[in-house]
Amino acid sequence: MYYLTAEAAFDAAHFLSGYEGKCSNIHGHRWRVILKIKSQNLQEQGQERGMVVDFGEVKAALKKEADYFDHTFIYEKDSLKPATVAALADEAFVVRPVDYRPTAENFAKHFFDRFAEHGFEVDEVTVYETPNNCATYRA
Ligand SMILES: Nc1nc2c(c(=O)[nH]1)N=C([C@H](O)[C@H](O)COP(=O)(O)OP(=O)(O)OP(=O)(O)O)CN2
Ligand SMILES: [Zn+2]
Repeated sequence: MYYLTAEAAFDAAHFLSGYEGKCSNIHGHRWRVILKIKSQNLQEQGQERGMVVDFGEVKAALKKEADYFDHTFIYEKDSLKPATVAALADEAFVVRPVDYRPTAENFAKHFFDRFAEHGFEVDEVTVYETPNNCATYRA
């Protein structure tokens, strides 16, 4: 089995709704997203001969997915008052409502699914929320 690993990062703000402690307040992280792709075989012809997939293609997908969240405010849908959401929009802040509590675990699953949609055979995705803490999702 062959494995490729590539990484991207994004800076954003979030908070954990219903959390008892400092993470219930808005705060920021530099999230690191580490994608591991697997393949039983290498390509046999053309530009990608001898490769699982061109690193350039992996890098482009990582950048697209990370850029979606970069310098935004990520919040779980229905965790803010409609008036707050409206006020953020009125200020033209870029917000990213998500269907899940924005934890490292849920981001790992989110990115796993997104990269699978890009057509990669994803082995696992690891998301670092702080330099010392990460979560990994594997199918
Ligand atoms: N299993 C998880 N636990 C926690 C998550 C998570 O995603 N998965 N997230 C948080 C918060 O987002 C929080 O920001 C993390 O804070 P903390 O662990 O305190 O990290 P710090 O680096 O800020 O810690 P310091 O010791 O204050 O430097 C909480 N838990
Ligand atoms: Zn946090």
